[in-house]
Parts: sequence; structure tokens; C-alpha cells
Amino acid sequence: MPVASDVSGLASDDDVEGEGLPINELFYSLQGEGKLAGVPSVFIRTSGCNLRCWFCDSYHTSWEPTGAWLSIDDIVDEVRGYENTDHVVLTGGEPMIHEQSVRLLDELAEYGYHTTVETNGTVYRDAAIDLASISPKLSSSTPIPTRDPKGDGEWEMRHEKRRINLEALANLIDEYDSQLKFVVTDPDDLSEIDELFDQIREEADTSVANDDVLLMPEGMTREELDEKRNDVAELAIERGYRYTPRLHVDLWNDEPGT
Ligand SMILES: C[S@@+](CC[C@H](N)C(=O)[O-])C[C@H]1O[C@@H](n2cnc3c(N)ncnc32)[C@H](O)[C@@H]1O
Ligand SMILES: Nc1nc2[nH]cc(C(=O)O)c2c(=O)[nH]1
Ligand code: SF4
Ligand SMILES: [Mg+2]
Repeated sequence: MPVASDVSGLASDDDVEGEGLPINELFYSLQGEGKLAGVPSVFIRTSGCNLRCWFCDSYHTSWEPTGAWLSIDDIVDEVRGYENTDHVVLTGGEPMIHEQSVRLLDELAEYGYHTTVETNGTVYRDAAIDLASISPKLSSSTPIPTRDPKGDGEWEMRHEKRRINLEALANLIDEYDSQLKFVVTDPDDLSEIDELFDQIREEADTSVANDDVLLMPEGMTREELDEKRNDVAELAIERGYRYTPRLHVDLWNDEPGT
């Protein structure tokens, strides 16, 4: 269900509460990333984000948010229409900026779905989450003027100030099964990942193992991934971290709804 109308209010960065949730797209595919890669799943993509990664592969949920407001009941009905899976992935944009995501997750849990939430880890909410798939954003994600897909670095400071919330990260890890999935743009990112991992381990009560840390190559297209995936795989081997492909990009490149 691709939808593409303006979502009024979402061009601002903070949560906007309406009836239900602003949905950018809802589709059925294979989970492409992380520990559940390969699992047939229904994807619900909310619109709106509190960050602006320069490389965001979901531009129409962050830099120019579009979508349609759907009621929670309508979203659940659409999900139930895909009969071959009991896995749902709630993503965005940033799904955790929306209070109504909690209601949606509760409803999905009532129907027995396994829920993965793809989140940047800046907002904690108490919800029916089976796997918190946390992708903390490194300094290399910041939209500096020379790497701004829309303006001239207007988001640089706000993004920089918000991108790490150690308390929210620790809460997510303590309350849910989780994985930490880092987008690697350059080998220089690794020292920052190591450092952040140490800080997270200090802040969280739950122990986090090296193989809960996943390195994912940055790339929206197959060609971009071709340039990076082997280097990132080598870095994972070197550190004892896990590597995750972007299976959907390998399979379908940058086709929408995959
Ligand atoms: C679009 S985000 C939505 C969820 C949440 N806002 C987040 O960033 O985790 C979904 C996933 O795609 C990753 N991602 C976005 N753009 C990417 C790119 N160009 N290359 C690799 N991963 C990317 C994010 O890090 C995140 O793991
Ligand atoms: N197939 C597929 N798997 C994914 N895993 C996480 C995704 C996301 O955008 O959050 C994603 C996505 O967009 N497509
Ligand atoms: S946090 Fe996620 S949705 Fe937001 S800009 Fe970054 S990659 Fe895109
Ligand atoms: Mg994606």
C-alpha cells in the first residue's frame, strides 16, 4: 500500500498526534536486515522523524514526510490481510516518536504477531516489542552542509544534539530482546562504535554480547553496497561483531515497497 500525500504537521521534527498513525507505506517482503534477515514479514512504515541522517533511505518519512493518517484498526486489518506470516516490522521514519505506536503494538500482540521495531534509539516507550532493532546514529550520519540532501546544513546541530540518548538506549536494551545495528559509512566509524558500545554496556543492566552488535554497510543501491560490503564484513570479523546484509537491496535494489 504505497501512499503519497502530504502529512500535514510532520515537516516539523517533534511528535504530532492525530487519529491513528501517519503511514508512508505498508508492504509484505523479507526482513532484509539483522538477526531475522530472511523472515517473511509485513512492514509498517510510519512517517516523521526526529533526526535527519544525510543517507536516509526513507527520504519521504524524514526529509520530506508524506503518507496518510490511518486508524489503528485499519492498519491491523491491512496487516491481517497478509496471511503467510506472523512477523510484523514497525519502522519509519522513527516509529517511537508516535505515542500511537504503543497502541498499534499492543493490538498486534493481541493477535499473536511477533513484532520488531526498527528505531534510532532516541525515544523509549513501554510497548509490546519482541525485538528492539536499535540503530544508534554515529557522527558520520550528521547532515553537514556538504552532505545535506535538502538544505544547507540547517539540521546539523539538531541532529547532532539528539542522535544519542544513552538512557533511552539502556532502557530499550534492559526491557526488550534487542540488537544494535550500526550503519557503517567508513572504517573510521569503528572506533566510535567501540566507544559507544562501551558506554552502553556501562549504562545498561543487561549484558550485551559482541554478537548483539551488527555492522551494516551504508548504501541505498546494490552498486553502493558493492563498494562497501566486503570492507564492512572484514571489520566485523576483526572485531567479533556480527555482519548484517541488506538483503532487500541485494535482491530488489532500491525498488519501493521491498
Ligand atoms: C529508515 S530507518 C527507520 C528506523 C529508524 N529511524 C532507524 O534509523 O533505525 C531503517 C533502517 O535503515 C537504516 N538505513 C537508513 N538509510 C540507510 C542507508 N543509506 N544505508 C544503510 N542503512 C540505512 C537505518 O539505520 C535503520 O536501521
Ligand atoms: N525488506 C526490508 N527489510 C527491512 N528491514 C528494515 C527495514 C527498514 O526500512 O526499517 C527494511 C526495509 O525497508 N525492507
Ligand atoms: S533516524 Fe532513521 S528514519 Fe530518521 S533520518 Fe535516520 S535513517 Fe532516516
Ligand atoms: Mg529500509
